[in-house]
Amino acid sequence: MHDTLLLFGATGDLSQRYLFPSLVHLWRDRLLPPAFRIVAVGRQELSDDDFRAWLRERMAGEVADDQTVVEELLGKITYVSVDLRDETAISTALASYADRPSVSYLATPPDLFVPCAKGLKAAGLLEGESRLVLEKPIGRDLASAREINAALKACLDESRIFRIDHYLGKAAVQNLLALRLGNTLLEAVWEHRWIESVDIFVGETAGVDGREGYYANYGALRDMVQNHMLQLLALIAMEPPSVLDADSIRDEKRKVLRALRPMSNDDVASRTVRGRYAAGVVEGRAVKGFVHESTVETFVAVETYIDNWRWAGVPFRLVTGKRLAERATEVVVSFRPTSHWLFERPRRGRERPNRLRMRLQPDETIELGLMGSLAAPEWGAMELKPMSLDLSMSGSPQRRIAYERLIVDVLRGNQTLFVRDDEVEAAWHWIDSIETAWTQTGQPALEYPAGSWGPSEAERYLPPTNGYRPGNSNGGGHA
Ligand SMILES: NC(=O)C1=CN([C@@H]2O[C@H](COP(=O)(O)OP(=O)(O)OC[C@H]3O[C@@H](n4cnc5c(N)ncnc54)[C@H](OP(=O)(O)O)[C@@H]3O)[C@@H](O)[C@H]2O)C=CC1
Ligand SMILES: O=C1O[C@H](COP(=O)(O)O)[C@@H](O)[C@H](O)[C@H]1O
Repeated sequence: MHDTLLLFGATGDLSQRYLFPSLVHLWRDRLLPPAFRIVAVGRQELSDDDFRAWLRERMAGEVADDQTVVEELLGKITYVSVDLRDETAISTALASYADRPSVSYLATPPDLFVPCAKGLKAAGLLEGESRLVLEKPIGRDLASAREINAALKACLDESRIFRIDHYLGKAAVQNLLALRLGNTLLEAVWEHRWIESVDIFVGETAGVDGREGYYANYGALRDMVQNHMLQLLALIAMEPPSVLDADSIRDEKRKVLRALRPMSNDDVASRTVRGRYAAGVVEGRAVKGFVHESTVETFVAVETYIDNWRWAGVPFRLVTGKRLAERATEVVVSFRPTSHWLFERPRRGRERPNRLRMRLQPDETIELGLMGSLAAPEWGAMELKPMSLDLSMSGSPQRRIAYERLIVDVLRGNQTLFVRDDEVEAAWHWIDSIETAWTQTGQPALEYPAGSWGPSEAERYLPPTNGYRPGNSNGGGHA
């Protein structure tokens, strides 16, 4: 296990909210090597003590119960200031850490990936067994992603490049894979003949706050759909790999991403909705709208198809938005109605198919919607009622932050939960078709009040309700 972590972007939002708290938890649980050292790299001129004091304060809420551990971890940090656009400066400032294999983690905006990798290469920090970790998104479109991937390849082998998508580190996402691949009942019906539609929903109550600069250049399609949501789609739709090793899974995910049907101007007009939140009330608190000169969306709904045998004709609906009514991530698989209906009631019963609802966060639940006759009267026609089977598991130990799992995997060199260059490019190919069509047709981002479920035009894209909206609140959506 590598014991040197160079963390670039150490003063950023991601580092302070997730990466350092993850390291505290891993150190507490003795999952890091005893000689572990952290080189925190930022732009500001700070002494080691200044940086530690700043970080201590920032992490206070997150790691309140672990003060001793926090101090131990802070003692392992050295702070280095360097401008990551300056390859020579990187090399000069960091060459002394090339004494043993290391992990360099670029928690920075993507336009710094290439200069930073070149500087690290010059410093000798990408030699031998050293590894490079990159945050999402890799680029802003297919062309920039290709440039980044090609430049990285000139610095080190793909087997030592770890592209993070933190959704893959979530225990619930791994459970999704186990559920579909480990059960005969589902394996047998996991295709177009039995499945009518698939919904993937990621709703956030958080806004863009504090990340306006980054977000205004990306928007929800590039920030969430290109990576997290397409990774979820790929895991749901891929062919079962013959073994669960990194490349076998990534080969299958790539095939799905390549089979996504590119969207034309007509397609985006009829099968996408862009939205942008205005002022409103979220979780009882009045919040401002997203005001910025850029026209990016904070909400996107897309209906798409995967052009292969397994998924022919099955709509996959992807919906994500910021400042929605509730935080919820759900995957809903709706099965086709039975082939011959024997029962009198409910008259429209066949329109309510069996559904598998996998709720990934904030809580983890699995629910199977079935029809039954439990409420049948003693005489007369048999009356069917929808019922649901709660398949939730409990008691399984879980890492609270997805990054904890991923950091350990990087230190150990396990690439299974990381994204390969060709997957990233396949995803951008499809995303570019939407971005291009939006630009050509001038499709606007429709306003929605913060605290709602997005623009009313997106109603039909919301996951089926079975009586409730994502997050268990009452509401419509296609039933
Ligand atoms: N925040 C989040 O919740 C998530 C973020 N990500 C990804 O992580 C990456 C970082 O995001 P986030 O932390 O939010 O971004 P921030 O803008 O908060 O942080 C960016 C970091 O990069 C540093 N930086 C910027 N330019 C330079 C430079 N020229 N030289 C040296 N350092 C520089 C900043 O230093 P300084 O403090 O001096 O500005 C800061 O430490 C992005 O790719 C993002 O997409 C992924 C998932 C979630
Ligand atoms: O990568 C990102 O993810 C977060 C949402 O992550 P979650 O684990 O809280 O679901 C999102 O807020 C952010 O905009 C995006 O960059």
